Amino acid sequence: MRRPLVAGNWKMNGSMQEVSVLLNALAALELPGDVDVAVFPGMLYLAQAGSTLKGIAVGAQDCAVSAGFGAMTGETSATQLKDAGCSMVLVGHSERRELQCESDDTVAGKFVAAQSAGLVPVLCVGETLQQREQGRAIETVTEQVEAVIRVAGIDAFADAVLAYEPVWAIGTGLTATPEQAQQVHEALRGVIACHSAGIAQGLRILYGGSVKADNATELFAQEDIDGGLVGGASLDAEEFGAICRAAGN
Ligand SMILES: O=C(CO)COP(=O)(O)O
Repeated sequence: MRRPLVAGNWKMNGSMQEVSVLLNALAALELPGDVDVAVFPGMLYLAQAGSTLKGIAVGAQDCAVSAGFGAMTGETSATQLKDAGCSMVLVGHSERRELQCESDDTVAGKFVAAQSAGLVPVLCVGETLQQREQGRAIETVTEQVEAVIRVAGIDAFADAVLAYEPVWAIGTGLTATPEQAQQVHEALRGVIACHSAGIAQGLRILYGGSVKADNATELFAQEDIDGGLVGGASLDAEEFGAICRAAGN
């Protein structure tokens, strides 16, 4: 059995004051013992999150393509994130693929950099509405995953997380139906299984895209959905707590 993971991606949200309030509310939550929980605040708040939260992992929303230190103005390396108390990092979120023009190669480089610094990468994949309407949803996410396997190797997925986030469902209030999501999750597990059945069996695949307390139970009940990557609803501690409970048994 795969242990569920519920992760909150705060994106570019929160002031110093708001983050303090949210962290304290999260620290006070009763969370289920059979679910892993993580939050991904903005870079400025990672150390504060690490010192306030116990039993909730802290991750960053991005890392530089090179680990270590060096002349890369404005970048933050996985090595620095690890040093600041992070254990995970998102790579390839669709907002970065789109707004920062991150290619599959860049995403693969970040995945490798994360692991080389001892962080667990959460590789995000997902199709646009146009790709879905053209019947190319599974082909799109397959290529996004294969691009990383080519660079990192399949064994790297023994210590990684995959997140399926259909671009058309992010921040739109539109959610993939549990059946639509399950179909893609099953296909993604199949892609990994073509390389290694054992790694596919153990790999956690999260669903993201307008996950809320009132749709989480149905989504998490699907066989190949092992938790969620939650955006907007993770900014409300009570709702995030309810989503975490929906992932428990
Ligand atoms: O992008 C997401 C999480 O990474 C999903 O965002 P929303 O839950 O706000 O749709």
